[in-house]
Amino acid sequence: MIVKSIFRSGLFAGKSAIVTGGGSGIGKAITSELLYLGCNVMIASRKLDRLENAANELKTITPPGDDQPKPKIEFMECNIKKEEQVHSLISNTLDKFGKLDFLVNNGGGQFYSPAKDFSLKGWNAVIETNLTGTFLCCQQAFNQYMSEHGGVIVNMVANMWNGWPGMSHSGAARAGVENITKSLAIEWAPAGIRINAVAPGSTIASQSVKDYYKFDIMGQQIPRVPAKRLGTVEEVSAAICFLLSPAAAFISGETIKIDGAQSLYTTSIPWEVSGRYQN
Ligand SMILES: CCC/C=C/C(=O)SCCNC(=O)CCNC(=O)[C@H](O)C(C)(C)COP(=O)([O-])OP(=O)([O-])OC[C@H]1O[C@@H](n2cnc3c(N)ncnc32)[C@H](O)[C@@H]1OP(=O)([O-])[O-]
Ligand SMILES: NC(=O)C1=CN([C@@H]2O[C@H](COP(=O)(O)OP(=O)(O)OC[C@H]3O[C@@H](n4cnc5c(N)ncnc54)[C@H](OP(=O)(O)O)[C@@H]3O)[C@@H](O)[C@H]2O)C=CC1
Repeated sequence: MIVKSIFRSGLFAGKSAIVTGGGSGIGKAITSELLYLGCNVMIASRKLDRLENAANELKTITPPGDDQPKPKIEFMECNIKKEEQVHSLISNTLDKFGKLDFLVNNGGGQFYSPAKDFSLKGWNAVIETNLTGTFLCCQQAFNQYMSEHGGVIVNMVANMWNGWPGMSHSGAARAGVENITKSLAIEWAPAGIRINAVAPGSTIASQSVKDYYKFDIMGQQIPRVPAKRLGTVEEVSAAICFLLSPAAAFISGETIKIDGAQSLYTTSIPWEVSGRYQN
């Protein structure tokens, strides 16, 4: 993975971050950029082999310049749906790095389904992953460290602004995350914490998405993006690094859309409402 950053070398030197879902797609791009900027990073998700491969690949990344300390990358298994695993993620990160400046709640996802076909188990899996999982990570980061030391949190939502037909479970969860982002921005401001969100359009060309959905879910959307191109994982990472950085020191409770104006222009889905698509 080629690291690109428009930010000043060493910007995050000596800082420490957790990136959930940091072993693939957008999360891997964020991890790369944070390492490049000098930040120690813990990546965490359910699949240990994926995390290990990513950590081996990314551990060679160093900030440019001879005077920059080499950042560390660590990984651990954590299902963000499980409170005890999230507790361990935060405490292990504190053991490894001694601090936690940044939390990037990138881990999440969903499956396509017409609303009429959801099982309760499937509905709950998506709500627990995206809404509850994100909340648990925020809560444990606050209770174990940030309440005393401050910090910056970035949550991941999606293009659910006009509803998300075929993904209504995820739309509900992401709308909940957007609202939690506002609530916590107010509640935790006195502790020196900023919390924001990013909303990628349904158009970020991440390899894992291409693998997960069995058709060209991304390519079909190009006509629906005013810029007539997909976004890149690096473009999401750049917005997240901006929100983590001092350049965003007075921004909190905000959600930045990263969608090339797709959400202003047209639908968030690459299928027709007739429901012909089957995953
Ligand atoms: C427009 C696109 C833009 C892209 C946006 C992105 O986010 S890109 C990012 C894209 N990347 C991702 O989204 C990757 C991450 N996503 C995931 O890992 C899963 O989609 C998850 C969110 C459900 C989490 O899973 P988990 O481990 O918490 O749960 P589990 O696996 O154990 O399943 C629990 C239950 O859910 C149900 N059910 C599950 N799948 C399907 C299905 N395909 N079909 C129907 N139903 C399905 C089923 O009921 C199952 O129970 P069962 O019948 O098996 O007893
Ligand atoms: N690509 C796009 O266009 C868009 C993406 N998004 C969101 O951005 C984020 C990253 O997506 P992207 O990189 O594209 O796709 P990926 O499928 O690569 O990313 C999802 C990541 O979340 C992790 N994850 C999923 N469930 C859990 C869980 N229960 N506990 C811990 N980690 C979990 C996965 O790791 P593992 O399987 O090892 O657990 C994986 O690394 C997701 O939240 C996605 O929904 C939002 C809008 C659009």
